[in-house]
Amino acid sequence: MSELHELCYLKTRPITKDYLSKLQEYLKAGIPATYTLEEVYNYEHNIETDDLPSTTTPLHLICESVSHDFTSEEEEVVLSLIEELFLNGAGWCLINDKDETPGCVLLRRGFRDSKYWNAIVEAGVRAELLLRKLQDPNVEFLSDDEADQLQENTEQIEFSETKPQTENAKTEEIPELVDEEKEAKIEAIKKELHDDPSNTTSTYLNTKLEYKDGALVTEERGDGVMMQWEDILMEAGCNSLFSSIEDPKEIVVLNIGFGMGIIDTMIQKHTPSPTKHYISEAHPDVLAKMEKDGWMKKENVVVLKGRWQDTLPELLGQGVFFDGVYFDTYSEHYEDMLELFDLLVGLLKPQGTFSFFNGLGADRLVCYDVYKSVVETDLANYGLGTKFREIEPPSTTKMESEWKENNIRRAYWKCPVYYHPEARFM
Ligand SMILES: C[S@@+](CC[C@H](N)C(=O)[O-])C[C@H]1O[C@@H](n2cnc3c(N)ncnc32)[C@H](O)[C@@H]1O
Repeated sequence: MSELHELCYLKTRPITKDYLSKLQEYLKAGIPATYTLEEVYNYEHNIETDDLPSTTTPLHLICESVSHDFTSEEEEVVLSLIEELFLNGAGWCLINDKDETPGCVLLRRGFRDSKYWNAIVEAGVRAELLLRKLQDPNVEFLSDDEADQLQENTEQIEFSETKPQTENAKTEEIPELVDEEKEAKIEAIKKELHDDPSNTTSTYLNTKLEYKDGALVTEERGDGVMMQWEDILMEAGCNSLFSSIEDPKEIVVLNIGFGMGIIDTMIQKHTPSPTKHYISEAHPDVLAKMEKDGWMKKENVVVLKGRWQDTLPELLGQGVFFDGVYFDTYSEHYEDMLELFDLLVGLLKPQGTFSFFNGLGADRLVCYDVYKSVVETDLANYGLGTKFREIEPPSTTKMESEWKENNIRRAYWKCPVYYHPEARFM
């Protein structure tokens, strides 16, 4: 056990500012804020590896050690420890040996919505927004020459630091071998992601689908594209589409992603009914099902066949504006939704409402909270204010029985709450 970790167990009460001074001392001495218990173990047992089975960081230990009976002064000190760790590069979503992020530890210990929880969520939002900026190809940090120079220098530093001190020429090849191994691993992961219909749209659109009683799944792998349990969420989505109608005699709505047609069926049954009900759908099997079920012939329905990225821009020049837009696609990523926002501002009537299936980060509550805030920030950049209503999703037992009945490969919902979003121009 390192002294840094020892400190983070918060054993000595009261928790005073001495804790912060000690922490700053360790960090200044060069101990990383992400130093893990697993690294300590490997160090103490002479194990040399970069591959850690888990990453139990000082932040995990603090979250495991905070107590409900801390005084407000103690609470403030703990918050300053958390802040100090974040300032020094602590990760908000690293995973310990119980598959928990620091936020998950707080949740298990009954600290949801505490100041500690909020500090972690805020750090998560900052990290996600910063990461996006760093990945933005338009952000220029260095000229190519500077970058090459930097990379050369970094490689030299890395090499000289990792080079074994007493070895012969052959062992000097190890770093290269390791690099090759790493590259092969990365390539294998890239291929796996590309072949995964739930991750890559082009793969998904070429994947055979199967309609079951209560689900739409990929035929071969059993990925759940849509499930009946979501009807309660679709009902909220349908109501949002009609929540800010301009003229009840001229209601125009758009649903992106037909799936099982749950929300579209609700839209058709809604009173007042839509004058025009646009549906955007890209998958050939779903379009075939829509054809079979008569959707193409419905008087007030316009089916936009193809990816919304290709069909929606055409509407911009046609003077079509919507009272409500709902977005629920499959295999797309957050960046796709950001692309949609560019079109949305041109398609939504000034008083119109935008809503979407909010599954962003929904496999952990802390990630779900982080993404709730990230999407709110992104929509605000487009002049849209977002309100979230909490809905209790069906019980885990009901969901689990649906996953089982339909042989669904992986549960895609694990949160005790659903944040139903409604965004309108501010
Ligand atoms: C989760 S389902 C939608 C379920 C729907 N909300 C319901 O109530 O049944 C997602 C749908 O989006 C479609 N989709 C995926 N990517 C698309 C894209 N780029 N453009 C249009 N539709 C897309 C899928 O084929 C699928 O039918």
